[in-house]
Amino acid sequence: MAQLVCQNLSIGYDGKAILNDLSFSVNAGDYLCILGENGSGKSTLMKTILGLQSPINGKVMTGDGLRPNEIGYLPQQTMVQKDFPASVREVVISGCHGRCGFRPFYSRKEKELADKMMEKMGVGHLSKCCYRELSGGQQQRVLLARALCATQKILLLDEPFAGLDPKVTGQLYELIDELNHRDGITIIMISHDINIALEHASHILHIGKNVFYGTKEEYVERGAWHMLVGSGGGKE
Ligand SMILES: Nc1ncnc2c1ncn2[C@@H]1O[C@H](COP(=O)(O)OP(=O)(O)OP(=O)(O)O)[C@@H](O)[C@H]1O
Repeated sequence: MAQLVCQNLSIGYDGKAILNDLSFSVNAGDYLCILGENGSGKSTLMKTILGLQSPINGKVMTGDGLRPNEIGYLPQQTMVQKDFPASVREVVISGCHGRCGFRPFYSRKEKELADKMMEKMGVGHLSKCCYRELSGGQQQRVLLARALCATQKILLLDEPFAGLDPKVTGQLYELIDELNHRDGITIIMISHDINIALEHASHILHIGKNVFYGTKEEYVERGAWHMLVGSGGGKE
């Protein structure tokens, strides 16, 4: 049974579709990379999956024990986030917010969870530091710890490591691989980099004028060709 199903989705703004009739499903433990040119609708698809935006048509469903509020999200970094005036611990524990309901404070269990996730992401020693004084790579580790406070099941990452140096980027991709392989956390990641996608993903969704969805192996075999000519491959 799939954790996430997108069925005949049409997405866009003000009733005008950017993508039409998109169907794919994600199983627990999958690592899906979403590829596509600038403006093809990758971020819009993520927002729709997260329920931040309604589809024009079709639906997004969760299954296999996943509830819609158990999807962790790591957004593209904006200047506002980079300058966020809070301590690392405050940023991480805010990931528990979805669990609090109307309770205006965090429980001991939530504080312990935040500490555990900071350790896991290698930023435990920075917990009292101000978030905005960290390096870009450290900030992304903090945001990963925050997302892991929200969920241990599935993470959505929107070009999470853009603009970081190659060494730091490599370490962060290793961390994501570990979460996927060791902890079985499902990963859905937007990427611009086809090589990164082919190195790490189990499945590829390539959106644009044509759409390809399939395993990485299927993509290598016929996906790129399908994107070029629009026939002979892909499960649309
Ligand atoms: N809030 C909005 N209102 C109207 N149109 C929007 C809005 N946000 C994005 N768009 C348009 O929707 C299209 C898809 O944008 P989206 O950000 O989903 O693309 P993307 O594939 O994530 O691009 P990039 O790779 O540049 O991040 C673009 O043409 C964009 O201008």
